[in-house]
Amino acid sequence: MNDAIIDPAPSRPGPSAVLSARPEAIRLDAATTAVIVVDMQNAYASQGGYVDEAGFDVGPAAGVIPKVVDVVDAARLAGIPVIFLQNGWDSAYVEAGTPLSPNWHKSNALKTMRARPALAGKFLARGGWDYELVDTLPVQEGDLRVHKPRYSAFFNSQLDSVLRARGIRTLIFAGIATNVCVESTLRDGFHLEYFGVLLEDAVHHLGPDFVRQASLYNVETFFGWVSSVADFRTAVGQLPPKES
Ligand SMILES: NC(=O)N/C=C\C(=O)O
Repeated sequence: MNDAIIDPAPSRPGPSAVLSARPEAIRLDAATTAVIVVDMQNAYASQGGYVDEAGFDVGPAAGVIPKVVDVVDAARLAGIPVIFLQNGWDSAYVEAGTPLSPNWHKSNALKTMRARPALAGKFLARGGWDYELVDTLPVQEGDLRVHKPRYSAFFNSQLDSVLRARGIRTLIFAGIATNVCVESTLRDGFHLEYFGVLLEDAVHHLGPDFVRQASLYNVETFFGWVSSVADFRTAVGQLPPKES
């Protein structure tokens, strides 16, 4: 941490606030910032969903849900757009690809369904429970939802257009998984000139703790900034409340 303040939108006309972050603080405002909630679906956060059935530890995801709720509540009050990403495919899995796609070979959802035919059609299919957002994180009027068929939300999705159409420059990340879809999307955002901030206590990783540490190191050192839910709430609390 140092005393510098990074400003992604220096010519903004309206009020702004400073978000404490590593390695530098970031100036943000409601007009140029969005909260990106990554894949808070039953697949990734509920017992009986895909990652649970595939053998990953879904337990800690329960503790992340209230943190994400705090983030989206604070963002909505300040008029910061909240964008819910949902990972998956059509119910026939056409979007998942064929054996010519690495996704077909690497997706643990697809691999688990192939290994256990009783689960065929259950994971990450639009229209199914596994694909749905957890019910404690309801989408509200004014929020946006973006479907994505790969780990990075910037591929084959509407995300970049949705952000550019609103003049968004700074992306605040929460959700699952730190080391897969969160990191992939934040990295691709970096290459598209977005400023990515990961809220380290509003994310959950898939795999051992060293992958979480590696993601935080990568973000802080190469791709963006790392902050916390409390610091985000403090910063946006200094912005004027959204006019209703
Ligand atoms: N949302 C994610 O980070 N997903 C990770 C793995 C998968 O979807 O198979």
